[in-house]
Amino acid sequence: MSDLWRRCLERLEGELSAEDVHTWLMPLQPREDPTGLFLYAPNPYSLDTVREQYLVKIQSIVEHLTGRALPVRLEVGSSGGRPAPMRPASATHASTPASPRAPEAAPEPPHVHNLDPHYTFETFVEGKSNQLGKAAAMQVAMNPGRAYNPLLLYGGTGLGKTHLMHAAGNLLMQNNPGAKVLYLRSEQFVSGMVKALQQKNMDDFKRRFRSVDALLIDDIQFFAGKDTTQEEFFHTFNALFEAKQQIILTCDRYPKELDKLEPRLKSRLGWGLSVAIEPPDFETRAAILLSKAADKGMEVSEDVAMLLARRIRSNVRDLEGALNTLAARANFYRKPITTDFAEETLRDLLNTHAQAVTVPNIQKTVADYYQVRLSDLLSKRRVRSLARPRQVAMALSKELTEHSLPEIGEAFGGRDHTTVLHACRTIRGFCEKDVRMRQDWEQLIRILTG
Ligand SMILES: Nc1ncnc2c1ncn2[C@@H]1O[C@H](COP(=O)(O)OP(=O)(O)OP(=O)(O)O)[C@@H](O)[C@H]1O
Repeated sequence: MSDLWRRCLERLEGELSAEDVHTWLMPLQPREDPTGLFLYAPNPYSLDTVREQYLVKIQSIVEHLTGRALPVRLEVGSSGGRPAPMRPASATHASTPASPRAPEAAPEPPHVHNLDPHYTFETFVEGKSNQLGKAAAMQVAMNPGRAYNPLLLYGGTGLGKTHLMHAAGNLLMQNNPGAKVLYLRSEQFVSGMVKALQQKNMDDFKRRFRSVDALLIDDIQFFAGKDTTQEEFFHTFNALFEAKQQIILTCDRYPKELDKLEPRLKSRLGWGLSVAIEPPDFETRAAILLSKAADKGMEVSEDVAMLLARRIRSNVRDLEGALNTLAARANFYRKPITTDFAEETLRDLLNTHAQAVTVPNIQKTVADYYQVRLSDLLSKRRVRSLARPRQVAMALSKELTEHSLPEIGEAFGGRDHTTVLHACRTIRGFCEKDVRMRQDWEQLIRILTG
C-alpha cells in the first residue's frame, strides 16, 4: 500500500467512525506518483460516496502530510488489476472492527442472487407502454440507492415487470461485480419469515435481508393482510433506505389501492418512483414476438407475428405461450411456420381470445364495472355518470376489436363515428394524467382479455 495513503488512513480513522472507514475507505486501492494520489473505487456507487462525503477531508489530510497541494484523484477500477470487493463482507451490519486492519473475518457462504441472466435490458423490447419503466429501471441499475428509491413497477400480469426487475439487478451486478443483489418473490419473503419464526432465528433472517446492496421483491400485493410480514418488511425497508441501499418492488396494481396494506408502508412505497407498466400496443406486441422468436432460433415471418399480435392482446406471457406452442408443433410436424399453419395450430386459442372481446361483451363488462344499466349506457342520455363509462366502452371497443369507428358508433345506439373518435381521444388523455382512470382502464382490459 502507498505509504502516503496508509498514513492518511490512520488520520481518517481518528476522525471518522471505524465503520465508515471500513466500508468506504478501506476498499479504495491507492497508487501514488509525482502527479498525485490516485484512489481506485470498486464501483461508481462507491466512487460517488467517497467523492461526496470524504474527498475534501482526504485532500486536506494529504496536503497536511505532504506539505503541498498534491491532487487526489478518484477513479473506478483497481491499482493492480485485481477488482476490489464492493465492500468488505457484511461491513454495514457486521460488528464494527476495532481496527480496519484487523484480521479478516471468516468468509461468508457464497451469496445467491436468484437473478435470471436471460432477463436483461437487451432482451426487453421497448414500447410506449413500458418506456418509462425501462428508463427508470436502468437509472436505478446505474445509480443504485440514489436515482429512485424505492423503484416500484406496477401493472397487470405478464407485462414484463419481473423481466425489468431482473434486468436492473443484472445490470447493477455487471457494473458492480461485488454487489450483493437479492431477488425473491414476496411469497418467499413470507415463507422465509415463517420459518425463521418457527426456528427462532429471526436475527439471521433480518441480517440476510438488511445486508444486501439491492433488494428486489416481486409481487408485493402478496403482503396484503399479512401483518407480521408487513411489520418486518417495514423495518427492512427502513434499514435499507437509510443505508441508501436500493429497493425495487413490483405490484399488480398501484399500491395505494391495495387493501390491507398498512398506511405507513404505503406511504414509504411512495417515497421513490412508482411507474405503471401498461399492456403493449400492437406494434410492440409484434416486435416482442419477433424478438422472442429470434432468441429461440425460430423462423417467424412478420405476417405471423402480426397475426398473433392482432389476435392476442391480453399480455406478453400469452403471446410467448402461443409462440412456444407454434415452435413445438412446427418442430414435431417438421413444417415451416406460415400464417396458415399458425391459424390452424392456434385455432382454439385465437378463438378464445377473439370471443372474449366483442363490442356487446365490452358494453356489458363496462356497465357492470361502473354499476350502470346497460340500457342507460347505450341510451342518448348525457349525464356525466353515463357519458364517461360510455366513452370508456367506445374506446375499449376501438382498442380491443377490429371494428371500424362507424361500426362502433352504430353499436352504441347509432352514434356518429366522430363521437367515437372523440371518446377515444378523451379517454387516452384521461389515462395519461389521471391515475384512477388509468387503473380503471387497465382493470377493464384485464377483465376483458384475461
Ligand atoms: N417488453 C418486453 N420485451 C420482451 N419480453 C417481454 C416484454 N414484456 C414481457 N416480456 C416477457 O413476458 C413474460 C412475462 O413477463 P414478466 O414475468 O416479467 O411479467 P410480470 O409483469 O412480472 O407478470 P406477473 O405480475 O404475473 O409476475 C416474460 O417471459 C418476459 O420476458
